[in-house]
Amino acid sequence: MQCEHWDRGACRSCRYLDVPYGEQVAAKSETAAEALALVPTAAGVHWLSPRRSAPTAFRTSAKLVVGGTRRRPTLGILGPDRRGVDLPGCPIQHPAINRATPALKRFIRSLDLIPYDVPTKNGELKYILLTVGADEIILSKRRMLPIRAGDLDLALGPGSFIQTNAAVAGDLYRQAADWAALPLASGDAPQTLWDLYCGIGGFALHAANAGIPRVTGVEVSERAIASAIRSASQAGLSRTAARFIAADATAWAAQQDPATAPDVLIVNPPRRGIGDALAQWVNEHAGERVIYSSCNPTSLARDLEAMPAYRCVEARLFDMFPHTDHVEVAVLLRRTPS
Ligand SMILES: C[S@@+](CC[C@H](N)C(=O)[O-])C[C@H]1O[C@@H](n2cnc3c(N)ncnc32)[C@H](O)[C@@H]1O
Repeated sequence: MQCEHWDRGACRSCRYLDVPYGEQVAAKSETAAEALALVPTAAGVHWLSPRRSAPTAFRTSAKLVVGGTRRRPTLGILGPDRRGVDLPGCPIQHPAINRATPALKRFIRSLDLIPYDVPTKNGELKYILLTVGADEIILSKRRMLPIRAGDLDLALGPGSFIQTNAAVAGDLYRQAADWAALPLASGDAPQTLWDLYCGIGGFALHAANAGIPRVTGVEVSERAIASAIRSASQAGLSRTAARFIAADATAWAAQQDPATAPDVLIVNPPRRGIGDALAQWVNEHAGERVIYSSCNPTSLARDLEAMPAYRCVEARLFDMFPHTDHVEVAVLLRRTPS
């Protein structure tokens, strides 16, 4: 990939830009496999072929640092001197983001906003969060932006987590829905699914779309839950077919009657993983199948070790962020018959 900002030494965010993309994917696959190799219940796991990303224009969501001056604002990253670096035409960003930045600079100028200066801790505007929607809407008054994720349009409100690479995230949701919808050992179709750390509901809504009759999403951000409820209603799902609850995932699970544990559990926690308490709850009470999507192979391996009742059957790398160390892995776990 050719990048003028890299060539002039202004940006080093894509630290593996000089490494051919195939080699990057191979290195990430090795990192993920090494982490799982340490877990006895993951021995012999079958790795599906990695979901590669487009090496350019993949970034559909970006947090741009605002720097520069009132008359000449910059939009990009923070440089080594902790001042803003302008990155017009950044090749990993979706073209819609690059098209929007000149208009945003004009907007900052027209409002006479002072870009935040980190070294002196002065200024009014620090970041701009940009997400590419299904339609291109710049500075709309609308409270929800429709975004395409996999097979569905999801509503995105302010302050909610969104995967940075919509194309790869869409395939992650599809993969999880395919795993979720597989027949149970009894031959019956799964009837219930929980999506813990559901964000705006991408996993749960894809599972509902794949035919699971009752899905429940749990997420700590009330604003993300409002988005998920809106998307479920737009998809024509009743509150019984898809319910979304704002709560801490561990506390919520602990309050549930273990007899109501779902056929399929999906977890997609932040980098720290699900932690010992939830892993222990899952190990004791969750149903036949667990799908764990992780952005940190180290915490994934630690959590799997804490769930010895489950065997890791299949795994797949999803390359959300080319040219970086970022590794997203999804694994399918099956309860070992006791
Ligand atoms: C990696 S994101 C995944 C979001 C979603 N599954 C998706 O694909 O967009 C992790 C999510 O966990 C949420 N979260 C963080 N701590 C939580 C907690 N203690 N309980 C429930 N959700 C939490 C965050 O707000 C965030 O939306």
